[in-house]
Amino acid sequence: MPNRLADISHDRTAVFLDVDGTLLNIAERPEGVVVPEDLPRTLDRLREACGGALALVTGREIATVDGFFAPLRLAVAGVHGAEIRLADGRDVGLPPHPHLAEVTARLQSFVERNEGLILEKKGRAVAIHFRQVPELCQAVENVAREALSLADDGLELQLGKMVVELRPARADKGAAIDIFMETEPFRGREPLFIGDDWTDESAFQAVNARGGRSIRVGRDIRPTEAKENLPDADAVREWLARMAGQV
Ligand SMILES: O=P(O)(O)OC[C@H]1O[C@H](O[C@H]2O[C@H](CO)[C@@H](O)[C@H](O)[C@H]2O)[C@H](O)[C@@H](O)[C@@H]1O
Repeated sequence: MPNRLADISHDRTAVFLDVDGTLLNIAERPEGVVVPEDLPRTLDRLREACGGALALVTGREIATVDGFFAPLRLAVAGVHGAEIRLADGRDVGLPPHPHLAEVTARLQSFVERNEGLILEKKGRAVAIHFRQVPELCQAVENVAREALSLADDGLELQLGKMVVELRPARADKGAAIDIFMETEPFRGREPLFIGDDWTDESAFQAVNARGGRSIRVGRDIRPTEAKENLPDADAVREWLARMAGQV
């Protein structure tokens, strides 16, 4: 896959961007990420150049993303598509799963018994991070699968980079992109999505199905639906800055 990406046509493209590992370098802990100073400006300029058709599609909560890029408030699909804020500000996300509190309590007690694990509560989903204790990977997945039985099929397992999450079964990033593409100012444009993780595969499929561009970040050899590649988040930011007319 070539590393030099073709430019976009600003008046025809809808830009969708993952956050962790794509816009931001991976950090040791979820709250440890560093937002480069000029990134909000790049995103804002690119959004303007594309007639407003730019959205973030992330596993993070929308409130967290708003904090990262403040004062910018972009269109965002948060929590893998369980939360959606459209470009006009309307919220069309899913309600929280009724058994999420129970599931979270089960995971919390496991995390409290295993030093190094981090529990991340995300309103409509819950995650256990094991980056500090990678040897617990399988144990974490096992306890998450067991906790799923409390949720009557309403939640699904989402594997990610050193993380296991339980998210609403009806939410995925591909479905979120389909929702954006039925609304202004995305409608009628060619979607482009950049992502780096397993949760991004449904988004790659969604943009491919619409004849758009799917770009995977990273050098790993895991199979992917993406058709283009960038080596790392630095290269993503550099390319976006160029597309925003800043370099
Ligand atoms: O869909 P994304 O925007 O890529 O979000 C995926 C998850 O990202 C965060 O976790 C990951 O990044 C952390 C910070 O770099 C890292 O410490 C962790 O190991 C990664 O899994 C976030 O905390 C999750 O909620 C997102 O779902």
